[in-house]
Amino acid sequence: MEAFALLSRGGARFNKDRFRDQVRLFETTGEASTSSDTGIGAASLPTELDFFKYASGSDTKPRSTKSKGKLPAAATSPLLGSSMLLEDAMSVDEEGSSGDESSTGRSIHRIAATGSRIPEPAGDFEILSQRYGLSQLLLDNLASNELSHPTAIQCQAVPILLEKRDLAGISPTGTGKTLAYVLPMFALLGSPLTSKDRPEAQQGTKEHGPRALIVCPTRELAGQIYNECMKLAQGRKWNILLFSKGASSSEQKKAMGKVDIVIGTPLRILAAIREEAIRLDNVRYLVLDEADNLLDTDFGKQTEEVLESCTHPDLQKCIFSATLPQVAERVAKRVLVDPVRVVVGVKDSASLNVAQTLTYCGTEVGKLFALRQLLATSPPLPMLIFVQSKERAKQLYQELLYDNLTVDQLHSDMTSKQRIESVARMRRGETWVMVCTEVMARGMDFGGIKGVVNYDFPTTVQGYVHRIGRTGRAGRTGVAVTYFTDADVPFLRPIAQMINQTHAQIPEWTLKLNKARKMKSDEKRRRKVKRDSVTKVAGGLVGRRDALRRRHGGKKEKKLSPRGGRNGARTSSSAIDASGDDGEWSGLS
Ligand SMILES: Nc1ncnc2c1ncn2[C@@H]1O[C@H](COP(=O)(O)OP(=O)(O)OP(=O)(O)O)[C@@H](O)[C@H]1O
Repeated sequence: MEAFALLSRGGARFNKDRFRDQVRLFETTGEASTSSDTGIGAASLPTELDFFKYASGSDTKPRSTKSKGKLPAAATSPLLGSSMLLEDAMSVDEEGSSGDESSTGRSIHRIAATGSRIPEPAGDFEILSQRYGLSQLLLDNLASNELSHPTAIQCQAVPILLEKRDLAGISPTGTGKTLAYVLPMFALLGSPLTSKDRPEAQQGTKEHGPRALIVCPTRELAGQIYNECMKLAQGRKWNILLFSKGASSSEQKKAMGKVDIVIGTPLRILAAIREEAIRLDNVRYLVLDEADNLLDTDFGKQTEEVLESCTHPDLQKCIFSATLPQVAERVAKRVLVDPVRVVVGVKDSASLNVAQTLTYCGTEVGKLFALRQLLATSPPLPMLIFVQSKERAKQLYQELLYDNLTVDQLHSDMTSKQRIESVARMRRGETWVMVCTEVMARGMDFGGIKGVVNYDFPTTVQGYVHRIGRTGRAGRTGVAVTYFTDADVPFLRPIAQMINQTHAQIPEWTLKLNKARKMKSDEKRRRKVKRDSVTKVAGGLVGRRDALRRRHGGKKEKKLSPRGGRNGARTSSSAIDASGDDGEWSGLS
């Protein structure tokens, strides 16, 4: 199958001429060969799934995480990704127990797995089928959705889950974690509850309530997971319920009946439990997606209550995320029984397909200048712009409305209908710039997003990793631009260090900052930096008049000039120019 078609599946419809360079990158040169029973060999990894360029003949020897030097330039090219950093995954974990390096499949995929009796990874869906008897219908559904080879996390996580083990799966953003838990879920459920070929149905046993439950932090993500489930559900009458605020109550009433899978946010599920609209005692397969977010203080209590309601003796649990800080790891350890822990690449690291820049803007005024400059010159479109609150999202959206771009917004002050429509417009390619809050930071998969702008600096490394992970997905490349002001300095150091690791030019002094007072991670996350409102900043200095003049073809402001000094923006990398594509955006499917 054509590699490019594979990568655009479920994401962007690319204009091949416009993205000629990227197309060339994903073109396969040879047929994959599978010689071992794992189906994995250095030569066998198809280029289009070689998200980390494993198969490019790189050295696979483990490297200690303790080496703190920068990566070689070649290893951090935004187009080529890296093989170097990912070797760290094979190293020793926090507790000192070493990752299982015995498997060739694991070392080729840069997978570190810890736990007892870890099954071999499977580099091919056919091999999974031979080993675990995946149904032909599931294989056909994978093929019809152009999913021909498993990604690294899928190679390892699917066998573990099919062996009914608990699992903590950590893999970078955009590497296919959803399918890693959805595929075994369907295989383990076997057939829909309503199906007559189920042994229970033949014995006349009555079953009520969902057998599988997927919990995730936002309704947008729940909707996206629902769509992913529907891809594998084709051909059978699976009863899958989306349990979120946007879903109709008549739909949700079905949860007490013959339902196979429920997908929802902790709050909605908990509300339904309290209203006796759902019972979870029949759940045997439980997934926490974006687990660190679900297990932290925002959702932690609700998630634990949901977990307590899943009382089936055969309950199998798995948690997935691109990041799992130690606090969440500790909770996960308590929750999971004899789990296998799988790390693909380096835990808590940003996607290597994203070219990152860090720009000092001095003040909020400088920041608005910098953004307008970016939008007026070579913006990586379509893009997401992250701000720290819904108020600021509304303000910045209002400001950008006057620019020559299709702008949209998404935040929690919008109704469910508005949020659904906003996501749909983005998927259809009608939106070039979306101003959003953290609501969009986790899990959302708009395959064709070219750029992410951190307009307001994120307060945690995890927040940064997830935000910029909205681009550079499924092997594509992307650009992440991060602005900061003097007010962001307490949060700067770890994120500056992370960006510095990728060879981006960053202001030197950001690396020399003293360690800030140690804040608990939830304190960091909750702490909102006090900022002048966007409206005030724009009205005073860089307001609508300039933007309107530009929009109406006025000669003066084709390109806003940076102010310099403390109020001006100094962009510290040229990576933006490298990947900003001009021309027409042909839309997301
Ligand atoms: N085996 C595969 N082959 C090709 N594409 C795949 C495969 N598995 C998943 N994808 C695609 O990769 C993209 C990213 O997948 P997904 O959203 O599951 O990533 P993720 O790891 O969960 O990311 P995040 O950490 O941001 O939640 C999706 O468009 C998905 O359809």
